[in-house]
Amino acid sequence: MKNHKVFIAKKIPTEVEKYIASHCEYEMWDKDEKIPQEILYEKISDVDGVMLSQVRVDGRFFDYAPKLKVVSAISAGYDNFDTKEIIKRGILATHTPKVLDDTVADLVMGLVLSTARRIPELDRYVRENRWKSSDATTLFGKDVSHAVLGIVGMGNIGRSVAKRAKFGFDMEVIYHNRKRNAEAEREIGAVYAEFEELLGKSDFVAVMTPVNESTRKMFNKGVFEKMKDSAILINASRGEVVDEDDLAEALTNGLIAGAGLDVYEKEPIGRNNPLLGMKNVVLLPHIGSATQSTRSKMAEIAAESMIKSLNGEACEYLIPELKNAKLTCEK
Ligand SMILES: NC(=O)c1ccc[n+]([C@@H]2O[C@H](COP(=O)([O-])OP(=O)(O)OC[C@H]3O[C@@H](n4cnc5c(N)ncnc54)[C@H](O)[C@@H]3O)[C@@H](O)[C@H]2O)c1
Ligand SMILES: O=C(O)[C@H](O)CO
Repeated sequence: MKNHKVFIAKKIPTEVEKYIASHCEYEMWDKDEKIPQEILYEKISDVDGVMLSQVRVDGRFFDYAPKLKVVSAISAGYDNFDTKEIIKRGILATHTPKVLDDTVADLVMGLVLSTARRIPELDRYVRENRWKSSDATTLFGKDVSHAVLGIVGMGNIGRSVAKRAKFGFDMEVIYHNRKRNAEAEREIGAVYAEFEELLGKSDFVAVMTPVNESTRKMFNKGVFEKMKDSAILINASRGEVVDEDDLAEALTNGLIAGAGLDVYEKEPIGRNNPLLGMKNVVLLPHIGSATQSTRSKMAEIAAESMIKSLNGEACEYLIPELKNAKLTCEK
């Protein structure tokens, strides 16, 4: 007889499912589409643990899950967690940072290159049989090598982006963060800058902060006005960090030159979003960590964290707010 019952709210690799099956009684939502909220609430009514991604976990969620002890996010970001409510209810909460840093940083550089050299736009140009001459100045882009990259949010992923920019493209890397990052300064030569200074100097501004009270709509009209009019904004953090209406206006009015986005205020993006009609914007469907291998490792870590927490064993992936509150998984 297995001690714990858990619900997995998202399809995970078979190996990880087998691992969970060997420890717990479980049920899994195995469809590609997102689990409807009413089914989720029904499924969590008698479970001790839940594994999920991009689902709001708040007081209402916990009211539907009276036995819940552990909630395990299959993601690095956990802005979907109401952390105050989690602490108040004494629930353990885990996430999956670090394992995805290289994968997300690769995509960020992909956005830098594809916006600067207009790769998706010019791919369409070739397919549509509009190619007349390779020398046309209308096909020109911007150099990435040797340009200035300003990283806002020099955490785990920010540092991986900085490494690629510095050692792969010889870019000058400056950064702004809540705290100085000594490792990024020492190992990569990244130079700290105040926010406004970074905006004024950068050819590319890459946002890699979480969304929180200090970053929600941090990138707005006032900020775009302080960026170079030749600059490109890259956002693979969370859509809410950027005011999308202001961004669309800034791109239309030439306050900035382009944007490469993996994340949006509303996901999937609304059909009437003006960004869809702009050719100086590259749009991706929130695929920062989406490789088979990285998503498998994220599911593995989330499953191990959930089971360790349920068994009262040490778990290194508790969210920082619980660590700061000196909470541990160990009984
Ligand atoms: N596109 C994707 O698929 C994808 C994948 C993984 C993570 N993410 C997002 O990226 C975010 C960053 O991930 P991470 O693992 O690097 O997190 P992290 O915690 O290691 O780094 C975030 C950094 O942002 C800094 N920060 C926070 N508020 C700030 C502010 N107001 N001004 C300046 N800096 C601030 C923090 O001090 C920290 O150094 C996640 O929270 C998540 O939202 C997106
Ligand atoms: O935060 C993350 O890990 C990504 O956005 C995937 O959800």
